[in-house]
Formats: sequence, structure tokens, C-alpha cells
Amino acid sequence: MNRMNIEGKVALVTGAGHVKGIGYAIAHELLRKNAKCVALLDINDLPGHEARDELRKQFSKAVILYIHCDVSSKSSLEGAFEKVKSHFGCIDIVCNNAAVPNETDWESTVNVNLIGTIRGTYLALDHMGVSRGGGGGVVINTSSCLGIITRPYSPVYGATKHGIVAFTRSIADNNTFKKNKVRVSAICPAKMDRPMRNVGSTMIPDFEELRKYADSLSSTPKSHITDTVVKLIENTEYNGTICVVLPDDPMKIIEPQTLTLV
Ligand SMILES: NC(=O)C1=CN([C@@H]2O[C@H](COP(=O)(O)OP(=O)(O)OC[C@H]3O[C@@H](n4cnc5c(N)ncnc54)[C@H](O)[C@@H]3O)[C@@H](O)[C@H]2O)C=CC1
Ligand SMILES: CCCCCC(=O)/C=C/C=C\C/C=C\C/C=C\CCCC(=O)O
Repeated sequence: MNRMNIEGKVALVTGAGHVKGIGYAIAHELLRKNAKCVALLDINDLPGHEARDELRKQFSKAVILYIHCDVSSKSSLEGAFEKVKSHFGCIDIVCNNAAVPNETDWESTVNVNLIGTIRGTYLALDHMGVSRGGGGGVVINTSSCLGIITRPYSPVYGATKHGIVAFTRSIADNNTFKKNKVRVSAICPAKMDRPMRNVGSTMIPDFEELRKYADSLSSTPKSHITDTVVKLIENTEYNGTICVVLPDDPMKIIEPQTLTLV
């Protein structure tokens, strides 16, 4: 197996501004594997600064930045990538992880989850692609098990997560690696031990039904997610790989649907 070493690498993680979140857990794991520089991007600055300070305490040799960034804003995301590049000199790993579960203001859910992930992936190609002067790298997009199956309670959230899976597969299949030496894969976590921020009845009209459904499920430990992210980064055979992360199976690879068109 060819390996990419995380040691000495520069990473950017969106939606990483809360110590209890998945983005933070990914950033923490990359630092544990001796990443040299990690940028945490988020819109919530107070917990974002706390997250940065906590990581600085634990990883004193690494350079850790918090950057205020709204992934749904083109200029904000472009500015954050520029800042990371100018500060660290390059970018090697991009994790597009920010998302909201808002079915009421559903346009914001499309803008943050799907458009933010697509733009984050294209910016990663701009900054890391060898055809554009970069050194290659890896993009990991955070989808969800609701990007593979459907449930009636959160149709727009589910649509954005299905969109992330489809986009990730297609872009990886589109000679992206041959042209740019950038691999793109996605993780699809099942229910986590901690719900997303602000998930509740103001965002999800059918929240009580969703809660009942959630209560019937086991929780997935965050360590499953971070282990899978590390494998997708380190093993260079993974590209366009879609992994569901389940409580009893941390890396269930989902093959694409087959349909012969005539
Ligand atoms: N918690 C769960 O049960 C599951 C979560 N996921 C996915 O995992 C990812 C992380 O979720 P969690 O850590 O659980 O939730 P979270 O709500 O703690 O994390 C999302 C982060 O994104 C940030 N964010 C929201 N809008 C943003 C914007 N416009 N620009 C930049 N940052 C923004 C939030 O401030 C927050 O820190 C999300 O993509 C979510 O859809 C997937 C499956 C299960
Ligand atoms: C749409 C809401 C967030 C979905 C998170 C996700 O991507 C996948 C979750 C999979 C199954 C569980 C479904 C929803 C869990 C959401 C909220 C539960 C809140 C109940 C609670 O724990 O208090």
C-alpha cells in the first residue's frame, strides 16, 4: 500500500470550532499524527477560540489557527484558503465538515452543506492541484448516513448529504487525481454520541419524530470517525471512496449504484 504521511502536513478543517464537534475531533487526530499546521474554520468565534486554545495547549509544537469563515460565502471561504496558504505556504489536507440541519430556513442548509462543500473542494483543487502549482493532497467531505438512506424528517439536510456523496464520487472520477494528484473521499457518519449544534424543533418541524427515531439507534463513537478519516488520508488507494461510519463497522465502503443506460 502506498502511504501519505500526515506528519508535517498542513490541514484546513471547516466547522471545527467546537471542542465537542466532529471537525475538532478530526483536527485533533491530525495533530496527534503530527500534522505541522492546522486551521480551524467556523462562524462561531467564541467556541472557535476555545477550541484553538485547547489544541494549542495539547500540541505546543504545531501551528494552530482559528479563522472566522462562513463556508456559504464565496468571498469568506476564498479569503480563508488564501490566509492558510499565505500563513503556512501550502495546503495538503482539506476537510469540508461544516453543516447545519435547518429544514425551516432550508436555503441556508443547501448553501452551507452542499455549496460550501462543493466550493471547498474546488478551492482545494485550486490550491493543492499539481496542474495549478500545488503539491497534491486529499479532500475529505463530511456527508452522513442520511446521504445514503432517506428518512422523512429532514429532507433538505438529506438532499444536501446525498449531493455531497454524488459530487465526491463524480469529481474523483473526473480525472481529478490524474490531473491534480488530489484524492477526494467522503465519510457518512451514523448517529453520533452528540447531536449537532442547535438541532431542535425550531429547525426541524418533525423534531419529535426524529428524536424518537434517533433514540432507537446506537451511537457511533467519534474515534470511529477519526480512524476512518486517517485511513482515507493515509492509504493512497482511497479516492472517490464513500464510507459509512457505523457503531459496529467504522468503515463500511458503499459502492455506487449500477444502472446501464442505453
Ligand atoms: N452529530 C451527528 O450525529 C452527525 C453529524 N454529521 C455531520 O458531521 C459534521 C459535523 O457535525 P457535528 O460536529 O456533529 O455538529 P456541529 O453542529 O457541532 O458542527 C458543525 C459546525 O459547523 C459550524 N458551521 C455551521 N454553519 C457554518 C458556516 N456557515 N460556516 C462555517 N462553519 C459553520 C458550526 O458552528 C459547528 O461548529 C456535519 O457535516 C454533520 O452534518 C453526520 C452524521 C451524524
Ligand atoms: C437532521 C438532523 C441531524 C442529523 C445527523 C445526521 O447526519 C445523521 C443522524 C442519523 C440518525 C439519527 C437522526 C437524527 C439525530 C438528530 C437529532 C437527535 C436529537 C435527539 C437527542 O439526541 O437529543
